[in-house]
Amino acid sequence: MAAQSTLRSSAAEEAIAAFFDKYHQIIRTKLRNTTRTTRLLATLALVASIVLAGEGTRRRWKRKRAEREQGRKLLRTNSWLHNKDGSRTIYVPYKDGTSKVVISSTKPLTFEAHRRLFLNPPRVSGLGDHHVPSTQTKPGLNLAFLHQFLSLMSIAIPRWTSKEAGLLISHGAFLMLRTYLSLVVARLDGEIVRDLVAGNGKAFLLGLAKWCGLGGFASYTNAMIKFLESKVSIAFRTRLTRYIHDLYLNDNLNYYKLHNLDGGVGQGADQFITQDLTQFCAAAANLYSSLGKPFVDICVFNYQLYRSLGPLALTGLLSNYFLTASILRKLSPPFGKLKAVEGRKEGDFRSLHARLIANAEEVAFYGGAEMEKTFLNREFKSLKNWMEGIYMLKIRYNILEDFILKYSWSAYGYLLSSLPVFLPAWGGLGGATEQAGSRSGEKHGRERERMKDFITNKRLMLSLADAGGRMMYSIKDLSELAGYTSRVYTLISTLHRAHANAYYVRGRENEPYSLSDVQGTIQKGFDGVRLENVPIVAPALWPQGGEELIESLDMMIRRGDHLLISGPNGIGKSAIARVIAGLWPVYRGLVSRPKMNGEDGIMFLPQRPYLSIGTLRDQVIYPDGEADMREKRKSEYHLKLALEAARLGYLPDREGGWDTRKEWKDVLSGGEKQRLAIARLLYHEPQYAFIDEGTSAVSSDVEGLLYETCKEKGITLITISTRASLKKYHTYNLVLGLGERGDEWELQRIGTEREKMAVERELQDLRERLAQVEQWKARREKIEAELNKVWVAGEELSPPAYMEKEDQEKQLEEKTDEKQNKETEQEKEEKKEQEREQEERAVTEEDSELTQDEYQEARSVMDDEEGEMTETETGTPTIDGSGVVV
Ligand SMILES: Nc1ncnc2c1ncn2[C@@H]1O[C@H](COP(=O)(O)OP(=O)(O)OP(=O)(O)O)[C@@H](O)[C@H]1O
Repeated sequence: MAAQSTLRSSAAEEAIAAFFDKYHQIIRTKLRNTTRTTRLLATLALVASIVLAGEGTRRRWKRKRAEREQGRKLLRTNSWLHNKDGSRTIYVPYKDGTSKVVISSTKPLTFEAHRRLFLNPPRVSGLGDHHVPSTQTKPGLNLAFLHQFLSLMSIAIPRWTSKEAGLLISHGAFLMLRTYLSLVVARLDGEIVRDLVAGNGKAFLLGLAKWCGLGGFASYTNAMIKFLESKVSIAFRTRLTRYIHDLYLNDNLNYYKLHNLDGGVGQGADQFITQDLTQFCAAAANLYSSLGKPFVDICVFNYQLYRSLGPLALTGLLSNYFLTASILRKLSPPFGKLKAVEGRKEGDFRSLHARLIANAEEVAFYGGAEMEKTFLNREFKSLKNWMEGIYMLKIRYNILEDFILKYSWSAYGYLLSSLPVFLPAWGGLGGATEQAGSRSGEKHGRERERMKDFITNKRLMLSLADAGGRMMYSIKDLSELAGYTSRVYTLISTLHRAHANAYYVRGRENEPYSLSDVQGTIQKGFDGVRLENVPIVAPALWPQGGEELIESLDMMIRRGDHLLISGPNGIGKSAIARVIAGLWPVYRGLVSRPKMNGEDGIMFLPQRPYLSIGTLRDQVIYPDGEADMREKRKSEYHLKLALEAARLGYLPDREGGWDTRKEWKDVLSGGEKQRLAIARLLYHEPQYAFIDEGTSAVSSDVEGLLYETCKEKGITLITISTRASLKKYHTYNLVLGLGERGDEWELQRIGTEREKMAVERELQDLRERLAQVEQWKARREKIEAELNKVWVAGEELSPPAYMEKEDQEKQLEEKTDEKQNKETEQEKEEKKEQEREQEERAVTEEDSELTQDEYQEARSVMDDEEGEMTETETGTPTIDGSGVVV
C-alpha cells in the first residue's frame, strides 16, 4: 500500500506544492508586518504604474494607427522603403489595414564571423583544414556531424533573445508540461480504478470529471507542441534561406561562380536550397521533441521505477538501454549517407525536368521528346533503384528494431517486475512490502498487493518502453538528419568559399590558371574600359586550371570611342566581356572599368536575351523593379519612348498594357527579344554598354537605327559581333583570331590611312568588275533580241495571216502610244543620263574618302548584278516564261 501511494504521488508534484506553500506563507507574513506608510507608498506605486502603462499603451496604439495609415498610403504608391542599415521596410496588407515588415539583410560582418565555422572547421571534427566537405563526404553520427549541426544552428538561432530561441523555450515548456500531465494522468487512472474496485461511486464520478478536464488540457498541450514544432521548423528555414540567399545573390556573383567556377555543389544549388534545407529544418525541429521529450520521460520514469523496484532494476534498465542502442547503431544501415545520396539523385532528376521546361521550344522543333524521355527515364531509374535499395535495407532494420523494442523489452520488463517477488532484498519499496507481508504471513493480502504493484509497474514500464522506443527510433532520425545537415553545410561552405575567394590551400601547388592562381587586379571607378596585359582564360572547375584563349590583351576605350570586337566563333569575344563583368577571374594584369552596373556605369547585354518573370514594364526596366523606377522619377512615358526608339512601340497595345504578365520568352520573337534588350539599354542609359551579338536577329535597316540612337544618347558602345557591316558605327575594331594559330589580335582605328588604302584597292577591283557587268549587260540584250526571232533553215519566217492582222492592229496602237510617250521618254532618258554622269563624277572625286558604308552598298549592288548575269551567261541561252528554246 505504501509502495502504491509512493508511486501515485509524484516527486514533482510534492516539490511544486511545497514551493507554492512556502512563498504563500512568506508573502502573507510580509504583508502583515508592513506599516501604513509602506502600504500607502505601495498603493501609489501601483496606481502610478497603472497610469503609466495605460499611457504607454495609448501611445503605442496611436503609433500603430499612424503606421497603418502610412502603410496604406505607401501600399498604394510604393511600399518599399530602404533603411539606412540596408534593411527594407515593406507594408503588406493585413486584415483591413497594413502590417509593417522589416527585412534586414545579413551583415558582411556576420559572414566574416561565420567563415571560420565553415571554412576552418576544428581538426577534431575530421572535416580537414581549409576543406569544404564534398557531396561525397560520408555523413554519420560523428564529431563532424556535431560541428556541422552546431554551425548551422548558430545561423538558425543567432541570439538567445531571438524569436527562434523564444519558440524553442516555449516548445520545451510545453514538452515538460506534457510529461507532468502524463504523470498526473497515471495517478488519476489509478485513483479511478481504485474507486471502481472499492465501489465508491461518488469518488468515481468525480474522478471521471477530473479525467475529462485533464484530457482537454492535455489535448491543448499536444496541439501546441505540434504547432510550436512547425513554427520552429519554419523559423529555422526562414533564417537559413535568407542567409543563403544573401550569400548566393550578391555583388560577388556567387550564383554564377558556384556552378561555373567552383562546382562544389555539383549540378545545381536549387535542390540544396529548396528540398534539402526544408528537410533539414523539419528534422531539426522534430529532433527536439523526438529526442528531448523521451529523454525527460526516461529520467522521470526511471526515477519512479528505481523507487519501487530498487537499484538492481535501475542498473538493469540502464544497461538494457546501452546494449540496445549499441546493437541498433551497429546493425543499422548508414541512413545519413543514404539520405544524402538520395537528395542528390532527386536533385538531378528535378533539374532534368527543369531543363526540359526551359528548352521546350527547341526540343519541340527538333522533335527530341524520345531522347529527352530516355534521359529522364534513365535518371529516374537510377533514383528508383537507389530508393528500392534503401527500402530493402529498412525491412531488415525494422524487423530488428521491432523485435528489440517491443518484444525483448517487454520480456525484460516482466523480468524486472518480478524482482520484488523473487529477490525481495533487491526489490526496493516493493521488495520491502513483500518482506513485511511474508513476516505477517497473510497470503491473500500479499497476492493482491503483488498484482497491484505489478500493474502499476507495468504501466510505468510501458511508458518507459515507449519513451525508450522513441529515443531509439530517433537514432534513425538522427542519422537522416546527419545526411541533410551535411548537404546544407556543404552548400553554405561552398558559398563562403566562393564569396571569400578562399581557394588557396596550404601545402598544395597551385595549378596554373586555377582559382588559386588569380593574380590580376580589377579597378572599379575608371571612366572607360582598360585592359593591360590581361590573359583571357576560359576557367575550369576548381581545382583544375583553365584554358588560355588569348595570351595577353591590351586595350583602352574612353568615353565616345566605340569599339567593335570581331573574330571567328569561339575565339573568345564574349570571354572578354565576361572578364570585364567579373564573371571570370582576372588571372593576370589590370582591368579597369566603371564602378556601377547600369545607370551612370556599364551595362552588359548578353548574347542570349534574358526575359524575367513579371509584367511588360518589368521587362523594359530589368534589373530595376517598379519601385526603383519610381524612385528614379521615371514613368511609363519614358518606357514608351525607349520602346519606340527600339521600334517596339506597338508592344504595350498589342500585349494589353504595361501590367500584362506573360511568359515573355515564349511570346516575343527572336528579333523582338533583342530589340527589347536595346530598349532596356535606352531606358537605363548607361555610359558604357557591351552588346554581345545584340542585333544578330534584327533586320539591318533597324540595326543601323538602333546603333545611331544609342550613340545619340551618349552611350559608348562596345559591340561583339561577326558582322563587318557594324564597323561603320564604331571607332575601333579589335580583331581576334589573327595569325597562323589564330591567337593574335589587333586593335585598328576605323578610317585610318591603312584602312583607306585597303578599301581603295577593293574599290578598284569592284570597278573592274562593274565594267565587266556592263559588257555582260550589252551581251544579254543582244541575246534576248536574237531569241525573240524564230529561225527556220537559215531564214526568218513571216508570221501567219491571222497573226499579221493582229500584229497590224497592235502596231497601230503601239505607234499612237509611242508617239505620245516618245517625247516624255526622251526627256527621262536625258535626265537619267545627266544624273548618272553626275554620280560618276562624284564617285571619282570622293573615291579616296569613300566610307565603309558606301563601300558595302556598292559591293552588294555588284554582287546582285553579277549573280543575275552569271545565270544568263553560262550554258545555252534559255528564255524562261515563253518556253521557246533554240
Ligand atoms: N563557362 C565556360 N567555362 C569554360 N569555357 C567556356 C565557358 N564558356 C565558354 N567557354 C569556352 O571559351 C571559348 C570562348 O568562348 P566565347 O563565348 O568567348 O566565344 P565567342 O568568340 O564569343 O564565340 P561566338 O562568336 O560563337 O559567340 C569557347 O571555346 C568556349 O567553349
